[in-house]
Amino acid sequence: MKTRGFEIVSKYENAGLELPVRATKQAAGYDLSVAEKLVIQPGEIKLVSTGLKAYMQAGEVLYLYDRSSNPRKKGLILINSVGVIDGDYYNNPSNEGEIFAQMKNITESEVVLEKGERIVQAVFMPFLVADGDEETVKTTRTGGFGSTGH
Ligand SMILES: O=c1ccn([C@H]2C[C@H](O)[C@@H](COP(=O)(O)OP(=O)(O)OP(=O)(O)O)O2)c(=O)[nH]1
Ligand SMILES: [Mg+2]
Repeated sequence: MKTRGFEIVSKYENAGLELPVRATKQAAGYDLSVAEKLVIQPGEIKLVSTGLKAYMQAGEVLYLYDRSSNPRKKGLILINSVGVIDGDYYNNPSNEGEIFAQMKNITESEVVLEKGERIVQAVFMPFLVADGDEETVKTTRTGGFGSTGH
């Protein structure tokens, strides 16, 4: 039975990517890696492809957290602080639900990210809803990064 997990998006199906794993027995996060080499210029913000999508149960969410080593070792920060990957982002018609890490180069030099380098950690969590939530009208997710409006 499939409960929650990661899959490789079709765009990268023949790219030899590996599914994420937890580095240690008690690690909360699955380390996500860079799907293809890219360069981030000083001060620039780029969406880093992970080549992955995540499926999960209703009432669950996947959070992307920065790696604590990124600012000092790579000169990069996860600029949106925490990435919220909604369950209904999976297989959306616009980008199949590919997870991106939105990274900013905080140095004065180019930062090179090699394919396979770990970039962010992803933690599955349950979430709660407020009273009256089932009465509100909700749209179907068709993409990410502003797809639901402004
Ligand atoms: O770091 C992130 C944050 C979000 N997403 C994807 C998954 C998420 O389900 C979707 C929407 O994210 P969010 O709701 O945070 O962005 P928004 O600006 O509100 O866009 P939308 O209008 O599409 O909800 O974008 C990522 O891939 N990486
Ligand atoms: Mg949103």
